[in-house]
Amino acid sequence: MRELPVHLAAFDSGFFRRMFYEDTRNDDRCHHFNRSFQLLLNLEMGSKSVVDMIEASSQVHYSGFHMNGDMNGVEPVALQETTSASPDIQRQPFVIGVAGGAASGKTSVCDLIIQQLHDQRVVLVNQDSFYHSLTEEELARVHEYNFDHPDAFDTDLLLSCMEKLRQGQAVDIPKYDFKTYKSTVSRRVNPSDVILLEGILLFHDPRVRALMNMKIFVDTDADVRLARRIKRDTSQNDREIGTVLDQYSKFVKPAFDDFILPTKKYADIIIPRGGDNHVAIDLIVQHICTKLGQHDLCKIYPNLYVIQSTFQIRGMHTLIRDAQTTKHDFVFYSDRLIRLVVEHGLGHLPFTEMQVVTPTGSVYSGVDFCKRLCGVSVIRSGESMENALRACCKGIKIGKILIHREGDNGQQLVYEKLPNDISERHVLLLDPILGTGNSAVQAINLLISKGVPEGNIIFLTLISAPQGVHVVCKKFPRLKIVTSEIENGLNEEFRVIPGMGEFGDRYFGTDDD
Ligand SMILES: Nc1ncnc2c1ncn2[C@@H]1O[C@H](COP(=O)(O)OP(=O)(O)O)[C@@H](O)[C@H]1O
Ligand SMILES: Nc1ccn([C@@H]2O[C@H](COP(=O)(O)O)[C@@H](O)[C@H]2O)c(=O)n1
Ligand SMILES: [Mg+2]
Repeated sequence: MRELPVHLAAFDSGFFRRMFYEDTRNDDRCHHFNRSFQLLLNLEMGSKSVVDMIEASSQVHYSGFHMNGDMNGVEPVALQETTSASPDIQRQPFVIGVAGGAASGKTSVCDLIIQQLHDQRVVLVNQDSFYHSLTEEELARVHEYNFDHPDAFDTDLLLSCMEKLRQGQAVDIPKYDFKTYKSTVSRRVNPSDVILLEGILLFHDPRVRALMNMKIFVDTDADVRLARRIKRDTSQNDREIGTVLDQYSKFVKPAFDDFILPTKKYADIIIPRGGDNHVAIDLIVQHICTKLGQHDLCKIYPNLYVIQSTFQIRGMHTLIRDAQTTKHDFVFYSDRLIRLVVEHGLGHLPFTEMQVVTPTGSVYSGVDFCKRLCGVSVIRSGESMENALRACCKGIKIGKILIHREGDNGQQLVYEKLPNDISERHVLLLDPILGTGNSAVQAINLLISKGVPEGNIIFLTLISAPQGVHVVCKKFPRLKIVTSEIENGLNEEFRVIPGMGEFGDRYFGTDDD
């Protein structure tokens, strides 16, 4: 069994609460939602609709910087964005494939996931809907038809329906009738944030597998599957028990062994006992919520860039968040993560095209880095990011800002030392934690008051609370935030949750007794 994703932190699903209604027909369940859903924000945002927020942020959407005059007449162009905030990626729904033997409990598992994802727009698509309708000739010899073979499904139709849903279009999906062996009508399925795709042979075709962000295999004992099948086919589908058993031994069992079981290896998560396995379902739901939390913020704010997560990055986060991690390891892994954030941040700077001659005498068409740069660290934690910036940008000037926390909400600027020509530079603002956003707003306001154009500021941070993201992105839509993870939220003391404690104390070793 492949390993479960390690980061399964809980997400405060109440944060984005959507009004919806549910439409349940036959075995296909479609969860539609009222488009005029509300986004309830607490803390400093007050109560704002998502429409307000999208309007505020959509006025400015830069894919790169466009400066005139300070690059020797050469118009800078944007670097390719490499983070999860690229618009195409943002709009894509989170697709979960659920495969497993017939009557293993796939639909039941999907139902439980849908119930728990009550705040999200979710749609369930069954592979059963894409069964080919039988011809009259096939109907006459139905007992010789193999419904468990990959050819029994219209996979091209499934792929085209999924493609439309992924592009945000509504689609008509056939309704298959197990009694007549035909699809006559269809049902309209609206685009949504999560698509659950369920069926016995979903992992068989590599094109279908490629659609999935997460693959789950429901692993239920063969006897249990057979018992449930007999019960289901005799009661719901009006079949004789002898026919059910014949079909099982002739087609269902061999197809399970030949086509379904071999696809178990593609699963990210294998659930024993199906819907009875509440622990596995809780973990899956938490993971989806974490993913959706990040997707949602990136959808609302095009100026937020969350680094694409990998197991390396999650592993580093796991270490620096662990309260038991030694200072030495905390510094080592924080430094690695900081370096990644800094490199991503630099990727958002403008560049000029440049050609060089290689030792082979050939011409290489490349780019020249932006040179009018400076860093500004927010004392004290931000200073931990200076080394990474210096390592990437030789001789870079670094200014400092000290903001004193007064009570929970008040933040006072008490010290600043910035380069005199800062208004002519692109500024990389350094602070590893974005919490309420109050310090960040103070720091950014100072930079703007010194003449730095908002669009020339890139705020680099290791972790960001959604509340801080809302505050900063809404107030400064031209600024870019680059972060490595979005947190669940803030606690009553305005500390980031799950967070990593006092970053400055852990990094500089001042948390010792
Ligand atoms: N954990 C369970 N305990 C008892 N019955 C179950 C359980 N899970 C599913 N079933 C029943 O078994 C049958 C098949 O389950 P279903 O979820 O439809 O499986 P699948 O979608 O894999 O064919 C259904 O009648 C369902 O009610
Ligand atoms: N007309 C049909 C079509 C399919 N089957 C059987 O259904 C099983 C797949 O459905 P699940 O919900 O259990 O995944 C599969 O084993 C087919 O044999 C059928 O009996 N009649
Ligand atoms: Mg099913």
